[in-house]
Amino acid sequence: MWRADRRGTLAAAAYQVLGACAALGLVLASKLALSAVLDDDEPASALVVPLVLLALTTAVSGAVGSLQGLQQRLLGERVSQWIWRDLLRSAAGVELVEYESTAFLSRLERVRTNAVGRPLTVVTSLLGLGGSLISVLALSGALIAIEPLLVPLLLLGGVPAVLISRRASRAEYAFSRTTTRLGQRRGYLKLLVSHRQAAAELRAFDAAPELLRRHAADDQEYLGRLERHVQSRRRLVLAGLVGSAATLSLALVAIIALASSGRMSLPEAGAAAIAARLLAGQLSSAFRTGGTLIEAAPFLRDLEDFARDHPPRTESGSRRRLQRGVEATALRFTYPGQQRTAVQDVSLAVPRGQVIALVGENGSGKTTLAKLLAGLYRPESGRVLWDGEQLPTDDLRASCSVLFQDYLRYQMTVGENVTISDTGRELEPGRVRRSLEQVGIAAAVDRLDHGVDTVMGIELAEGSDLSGGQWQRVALARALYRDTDLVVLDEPSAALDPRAEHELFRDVRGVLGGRSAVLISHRYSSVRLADHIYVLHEGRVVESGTHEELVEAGGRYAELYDLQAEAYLS
Ligand SMILES: Nc1ncnc2c1ncn2[C@@H]1O[C@H](COP(=O)(O)OP(=O)(O)OP(=O)(O)O)[C@@H](O)[C@H]1O
Repeated sequence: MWRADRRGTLAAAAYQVLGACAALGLVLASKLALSAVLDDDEPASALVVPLVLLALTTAVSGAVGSLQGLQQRLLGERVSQWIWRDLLRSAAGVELVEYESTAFLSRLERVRTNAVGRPLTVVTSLLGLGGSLISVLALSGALIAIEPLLVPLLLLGGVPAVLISRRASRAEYAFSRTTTRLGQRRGYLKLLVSHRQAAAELRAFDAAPELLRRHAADDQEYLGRLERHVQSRRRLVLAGLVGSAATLSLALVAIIALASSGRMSLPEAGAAAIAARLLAGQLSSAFRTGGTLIEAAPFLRDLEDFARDHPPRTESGSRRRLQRGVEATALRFTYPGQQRTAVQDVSLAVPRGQVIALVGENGSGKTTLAKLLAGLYRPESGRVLWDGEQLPTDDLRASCSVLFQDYLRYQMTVGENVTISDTGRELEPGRVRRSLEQVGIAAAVDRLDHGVDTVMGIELAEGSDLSGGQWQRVALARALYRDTDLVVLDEPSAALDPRAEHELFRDVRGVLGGRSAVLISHRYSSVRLADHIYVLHEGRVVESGTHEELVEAGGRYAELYDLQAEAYLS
């Protein structure tokens, strides 16, 4: 809190002190008022000062409460922004492979969910605790002046509350951990049923009722677990309530006994009763907020651990030019938590300026291999050599450009959709234009209301939207805009019409401008243009050569090629 907003924290602390002074003023004013009422010798006018003081302290208490609320909101927002900034930096720096692990995704979800609400809770509790402690000190002082014995009595009453809070905290954390998966599934289903991208398919298949049924079942399960959890927490709250009521009753009985034995005057007894009541209230609020803080501690530790385990990336890799080529030797990779190896013992070469193609049936390991070549995954064993040198993964990543099969559609302008691939370099409008022309989308972009400055997508602004094929061309332009010597194109023409595909591949080397490329495609008409083709099967390279060589060999490639060619000829 202090690190997020010093001035705000000080202002909030000042309100707490003011609140405590108001509580103390209330006790003093009550004592003065009672003395004036009970003393027959005092004229009625003697009541004026205590009553004004009483009204003033009551009004100040109320105003301070409202102002505190506003200050807490502001401070909560600052703390929340501070936490989110760190969390997002950490998440952005995490290695891609972590995002393939269920354990990591669950952890991220838990941390993200808690980052939404906990900061405000913690700020409110911390301030509440601070305020309560100051009030406890002030009221204890007032009560000590009247009858010192009452203070330890009230304080002792709080011990069970602390123990109860610790148990509650453990129960809360355990509940959160055991329901994370369920929460993820509910969140996913909510998004699926209400997301624009899913809307068409869900309607076409009339799948929404089934998804709603699953969501309702998950809701039901969550509610059941929550009810059991609340039930056990309710018992703890009741135990705390009984403890504090018993302590306050004891204190009040003691005050009555002291007043009847004459050890305390009536005004003192009245003031002590008010002070005891206020002190008990402040103590119970201190224990409650303290409990909330104890409860929040494991979640905050989770956030802290996440940030520690995933420090933000401070440096990005440095881009290398390619002189001779890239070579992979004996690459092997298994996805986290999987038994089957996705890529094994793969060796290949991408000489400078050449296009090599990866082909194979679905699931044969092409995309995984491409991610290894681009430095997005680290191989379990084997090496990727850049001009014969094993680069740090960050450098390898910085030196490659990738068009993914499931590329992103950024809700930004067309220009930004292209330049996002190379934000580290100075923006060159000429280069943006060239990339759009290379993929044959420049004319369509010119026809948009604001040309390259038209916002794409309609979710964040009144923008325009593109067709699937047009989006793919923009994504391809993005991959080409990045000024690297190696480009990986994973299914670059899957959504292109035949003319667009033909134009792209007719002069693919011209489009690449002398860069090396790894092309993944199921379209053999495009693949045959590659300088060298690697055929993958169950994660291994089973054949390689030029198109002619592979057709000649009559193996797996020839079989797949013939199947596709036949479909066109028959
Ligand atoms: N995130 C993942 N977690 C676990 N296994 C995965 C993951 N992604 C892919 N796999 C597995 O790794 C193997 C290779 O997948 P990969 O995506 O590389 O195949 P591909 O050849 O690109 O397939 P396609 O032609 O369908 O795109 C498959 O058996 C697949 O089930």
